[in-house]
This record gives sequence, structure tokens and C-alpha cells, in this order.
Amino acid sequence: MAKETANHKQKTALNKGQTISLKIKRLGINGEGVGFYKRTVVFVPGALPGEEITAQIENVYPNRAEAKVKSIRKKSKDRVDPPCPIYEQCGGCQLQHLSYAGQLREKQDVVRQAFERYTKIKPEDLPLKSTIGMEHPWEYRNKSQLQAAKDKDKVIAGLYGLNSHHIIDLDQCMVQHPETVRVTNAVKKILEDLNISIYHEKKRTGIIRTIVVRTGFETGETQLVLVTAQKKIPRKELLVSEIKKRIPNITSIVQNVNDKKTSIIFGDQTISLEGPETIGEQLGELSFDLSARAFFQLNPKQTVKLYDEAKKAAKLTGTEKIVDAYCGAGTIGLWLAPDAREVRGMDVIDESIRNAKENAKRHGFSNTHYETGKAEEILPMWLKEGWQPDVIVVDPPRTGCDQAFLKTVGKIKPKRMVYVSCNPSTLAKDVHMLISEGFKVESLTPVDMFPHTAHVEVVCSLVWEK
Ligand SMILES: C[S@@+](CC[C@H](N)C(=O)[O-])C[C@H]1O[C@@H](n2cnc3c(N)ncnc32)[C@H](O)[C@@H]1O
Repeated sequence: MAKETANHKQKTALNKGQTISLKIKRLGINGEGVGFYKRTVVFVPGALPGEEITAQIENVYPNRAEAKVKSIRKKSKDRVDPPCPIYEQCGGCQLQHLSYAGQLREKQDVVRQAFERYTKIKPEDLPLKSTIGMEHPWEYRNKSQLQAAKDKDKVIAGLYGLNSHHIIDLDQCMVQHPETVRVTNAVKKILEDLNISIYHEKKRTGIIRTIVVRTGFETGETQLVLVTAQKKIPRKELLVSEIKKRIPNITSIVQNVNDKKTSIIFGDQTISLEGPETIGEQLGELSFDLSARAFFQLNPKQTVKLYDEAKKAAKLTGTEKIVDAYCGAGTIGLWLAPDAREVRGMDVIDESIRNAKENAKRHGFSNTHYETGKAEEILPMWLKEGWQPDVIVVDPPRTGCDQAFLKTVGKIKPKRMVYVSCNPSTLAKDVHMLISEGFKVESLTPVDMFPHTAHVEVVCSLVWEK
């Protein structure tokens, strides 16, 4: 006990404001540099692996500390000047100071670390592939959603700055599709010229809350969503006609009403203002109609690569019955459906399941079946009904799969499992359990869906071996 207390004391020996020398060992899950001072782990945003820095401690917790870079004594050879002029203030990207090749390598390392930490797979046996990156890792996001605000008489729209409640006006963004930036800027100017009331978050007054713009990369169709704090927009007709006049190639203009005190962007009611309620987008052979609130991957170019990896991992022969668990609008399952006997998907969001059914119908698939509900409840139900899948594909939220779901998968003993994950830590924890059920990891492929941010997506291929 005394020893433990001594260790504990040693671990918290750092003090706020203290200046220390630190060697950065690796990149953390949020893109920060990670080093160790004595035995305390120190997280330093902006520092890179291999660097030797002088850091100033900003926060101390029982088992970790946070610090900022005071100076860099030894620079990483991968350090580059961030090309975006507002990179430091914005906070939307975390890795622009690291070369793109360095980002791909470090993202692979983040996956390696998670598997070293949570599984018993020997590092030399980990079948980890290189990260699949983009040729042109810029202008990849198909959607922007920016909070509107007033700065004196000027209408601004942007993200909340790092650790602040102050909106950083974004009139340019290097990772957004240029059309989303162009339309947002034009809308800001129209709102300003017409003196349309803008929502004030603290006072909870005003009308326009968020400007959302989504563009179809393949179709060129663009939708503008004005999220408002109330249904009535004074001079609405004038506003819509001015938007049509100044942004003539916009496909759809809709209003979404969100009168709640919340950081969630969309409310329940969507009203069409001009044009169709949806825009179209194409992924490979598949086309999709996207309504304002429909979930759709943000980087369509990399989505095709991600789904192709999932398809490769599934090793289909045309005879398999597949589960597409956590299916959203059914996109992964529909990617696999031409090569499968049957695809069954489930998701907790009823609207997504309706979209999945419509998408399957539009493409003429007669071998699909979708149900609304929890994966951990629907899968055992299908089993009880005597329906047994050969391949199980999962794409769960960041929290990973429910334990009961993984237990059911163990009972089914499917030939293969494909785990698509946006969180390497929960992936590794779940894979540890799947290995104990009887699976072996065949391959792990990171896919870079969000260049210049700390996010890593992984396709993990598992094969039943017991
Ligand atoms: C990462 S998204 C995957 C969406 C889809 N596969 C795609 O690629 O577009 C995770 C999905 O899991 C759903 N979800 C969350 N918890 C669930 C649960 N317990 N059972 C089934 N679906 C769930 C969410 O509604 C969301 O659509």
C-alpha cells in the first residue's frame, strides 16, 4: 500500500506551469504527441513522434498531464508548415503539421498500439497493412455544417474555436469540396444584405442557426439546409428568390426547424423551400437519394475504397447469407449484395432502415431484408427463426459492438466476419473477445477517410478457425 502511494505520488509529481524536457514517443488517438515524464504520460497537441521539446504543463490529472509546446529542440523530419492559414485557431484538423506520408504511417501505428494494448496477438504476427490514403488529400468533404453568428454587422459562419465558445469564421476550408464553401459564403452575404435575423446561442434569440451544404461529388447536385430556431422566417420568399438568383446552380433548398437548446444540429421538422427534397449521389454502380438528415459517408472517394476493402475481406462466392449489422442506409450491404445469396441488415434508426429498403428497391435487389432494432436483439431473433448467416459484417458506432452481439456471433460460428471500425481501441477490445470465441485475424487495413485529422477507419477481416 505504502509503495502504491509512493508510486501514485511519483505519478502526480508534475505541477501546472512547470516547464519540462520531453521526448515524443508516439501519436495519441486525438493526434497529440505523447511522451513520458518519469512515469507520467504527457499529452502535447502539436508535437510529433521523434521530436524533443520543451513543454509547459497546463493540466495535471491523477494519471496523466497535458502540456503545450514551448519550443522544439529536435524537429521531426516529417514536420511541415500547415498549409491552411487558420489551422491553429480552427481545430477542425489536427495533423496538418505532419506530412501526408507521415500521417498515413502514424495512423497505421495508432492501430498497432491499440492491438498491442488490448489483444494478445504478438506484434510480429499482427497482419496490419499500410494505410490506404488519398492521391489528393484535400477538398474531400461533401458536407459542411457551420454555426451562423453575427460579428457586429457581419454575418459569419464557422466552428467553435479550440477550447472556446467563440465561433471562428470559416470563409475558406482546404478539406471541404469548394462548392460547399462557395455556397456557404454566398448565403452568408445574402443573409447579411437582407438583414435576416441570426440566432444568438446565449441569448436564445434570432432565427438562422446553422448553414448546412451538401454536394454530390458525382452528380454535382447541391442542397442548402437553413436550420432555424423557429418555423417562421420573416421575408422568406425574398430570401429564397435571392438565393436562387445569386446561386443559380443550387438544386434543393430546405429549412429544418430546431427550437431546442442543444448542440445537436437538426431538429425534427424539415420543410422544402425550393426544388426537390433530396439530392442524388453516386458511389460506384450505386446511386442514392439523400434527404437533409440522411447519414452518408463524408468522403465519397475513400468510401468506395473502404467498401471495396470490406468486399475483399468478405470473400464472397455468390452463395453466402450475409448480415450487415449497424447498416445505416444499407450502403455496405448493397455493395456486397450482387455477390451474395441474401443480405439482412438492421439499424436502430427507423429512417435509415426506410432508406435502406428504398435503396435496395431502386437497384432492383430482391435478396435483401431490413429491420429496425438493436443488432444484439435482432440477430438472436433471426437465429431463433432458423436463419443462419455465413458472413457477418459490422460497422458499429465508436463505442463498438454490444457484448451480447459478439457472444451471439460466437454461437453462430460464421465462416468470416468483416469488422469496419472508426475507433481502433474499441475494435481491438472487440477483436480480443472474438478471438476468444474462435476467430483469427486475417488482415487489418486502415483507410484514411479524414486526411489531416486524427480519425482512423479500419477494415478488419476475421476468419473462423476453431
Ligand atoms: C458508423 S454508422 C454505420 C452506417 C453504415 N454502415 C454506413 O457505412 O453508412 C453506425 C450505425 O449504427 C447504428 N446503431 C447504433 N447502435 C446500434 C445498435 N445497438 N444496433 C443497431 N444499430 C445501431 C447507428 O444508427 C448508425 O447508423
